[in-house]
Amino acid sequence: MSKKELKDKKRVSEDDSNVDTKKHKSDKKEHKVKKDKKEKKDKKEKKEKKEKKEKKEKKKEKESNKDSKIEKEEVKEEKENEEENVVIGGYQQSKDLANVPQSDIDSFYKENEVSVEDSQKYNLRPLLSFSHLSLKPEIQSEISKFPKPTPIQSVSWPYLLSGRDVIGVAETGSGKTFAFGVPAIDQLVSNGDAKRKSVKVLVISPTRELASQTYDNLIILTNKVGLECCCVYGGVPKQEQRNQLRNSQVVVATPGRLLDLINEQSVDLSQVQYLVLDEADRMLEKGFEEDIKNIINQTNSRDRQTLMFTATWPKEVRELASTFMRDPVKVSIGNRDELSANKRITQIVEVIEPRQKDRKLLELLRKYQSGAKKDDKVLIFALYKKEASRVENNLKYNGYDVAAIHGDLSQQQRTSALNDFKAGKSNLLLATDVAARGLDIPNVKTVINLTFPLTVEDYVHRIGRTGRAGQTGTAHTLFTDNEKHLAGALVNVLNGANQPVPEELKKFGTHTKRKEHGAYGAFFKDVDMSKKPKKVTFD
Ligand SMILES: Nc1ncnc2c1ncn2[C@@H]1O[C@H](COP(=O)(O)OP(=O)(O)OP(=O)(O)O)[C@@H](O)[C@H]1O
Repeated sequence: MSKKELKDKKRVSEDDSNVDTKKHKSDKKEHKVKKDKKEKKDKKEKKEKKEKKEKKEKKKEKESNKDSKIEKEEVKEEKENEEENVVIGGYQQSKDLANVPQSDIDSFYKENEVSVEDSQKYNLRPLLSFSHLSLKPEIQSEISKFPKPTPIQSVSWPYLLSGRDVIGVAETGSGKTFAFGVPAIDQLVSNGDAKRKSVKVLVISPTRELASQTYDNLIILTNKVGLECCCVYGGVPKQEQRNQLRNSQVVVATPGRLLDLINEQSVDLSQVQYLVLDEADRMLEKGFEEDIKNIINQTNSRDRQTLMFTATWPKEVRELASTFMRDPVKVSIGNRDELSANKRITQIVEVIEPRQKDRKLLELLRKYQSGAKKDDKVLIFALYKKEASRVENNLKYNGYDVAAIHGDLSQQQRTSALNDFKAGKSNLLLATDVAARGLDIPNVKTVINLTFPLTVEDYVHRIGRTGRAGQTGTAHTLFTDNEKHLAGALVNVLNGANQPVPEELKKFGTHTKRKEHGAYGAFFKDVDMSKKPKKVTFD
């Protein structure tokens, strides 16, 4: 081998070795990069996993801890991020509802004068059809007998199913019973432990008749899903109620009898998840306030969803209501911040002398119940049972077949009078304010207020016995000097419903005083005003 060849070989070999070294170096480097990358990736995955786990735990904790406002805010933010896939608590917005154009939602709000006050701004869309909600099939089939949800149902159901406390204010006869009843029972079934025999849903009603009617509505639903429902009110024996309470998950009750049964330890309310005050403003008035507090204290506030439904929501009760509720959503239909009546009711107000009442009543009955109208149902309101008894006798004397509901009658007489009137066996019913709220009597064409009630809220409820579920009706009111302190508030209600205001009524001025009645001044002197509504008028 020549020197040159040797040199070349050496160089090649050096080159090779250089290449090897370089290759080795580069392999090493590559390996290191790969290793680093893998480590980085592992680290990242680990971190992501940890974050995901933490987030999941946090979310779970947040959802279970309804007390914290900040955490609720965060749940709400997450809800917004999930955009169309709105899932909160037991509520999942359907795809169909998510696809409804916003303009349709806006028109719905506008047409129905919907207002939703929610400090947490959940902004849940109203259900425009029953198909926008997936309830238990048995419940869905029951309510699908109606063409679509009423506005209070449309707006309140998503909030109720998402677990929020709700104040629902909507006109008389607008389907509030199912507004609170359907989500209560549907959720009870979803929760899985519904079969356990303890009271889970408690509805409190101001009168025996209303409690009984609400029970009739709810038992249709509970029967379908295999739950037990019972009704507890005074004036009837207790033993059967005691037995039923032991087996019922859903209870409708009047406050007096319920407290009785609580005191003798026949009922345990510690498992109540869903508490409804129906006719909530009435339940929070002086006569009921203490009873309601005592009942609510028996429930466990942490696990309780609290609902208040009514057609009238006076400012006086709002503060007390808030002490029983947790950051409620207030849903109102039809501009209800001002006291307002159902606009499908024609309201006629006549100012007369008190002594003209009896003659005037006979005249009105001839007007509203003769000729083609002879079978029309007419409901007459008196103020107190003494007046009711006297008028009942007077009508009978004049040949009218009148049924009556007032506190001087036994519960059996009250029930049968109401049932006959509901069924159309009698078409004239005389009642005190015991029948003013909530009673859903088919086809009442006319309400006559023989004596004006103690408050204008009661007036709105009384006349609401007609014009229900989309129908029309007439309310004819006799107004005297004795009620002049309520004239201003009545004028506002008439104006609010575009009804004529008689000049004689305007003459009384616009001053409004609450809870007094000139015609019964002497009677009032003997009575403790704070207790009277409960003792005299209601259950
Ligand atoms: N979605 C619906 N569509 C049509 N009618 C309905 C619907 N839901 C309930 N109703 C009917 O409307 C009527 C009035 O309902 P409900 O008694 O619940 O009224 P309300 O709002 O509670 O009245 P009130 O303020 O006088 O207590 C009932 O006969 C009920 O069956």
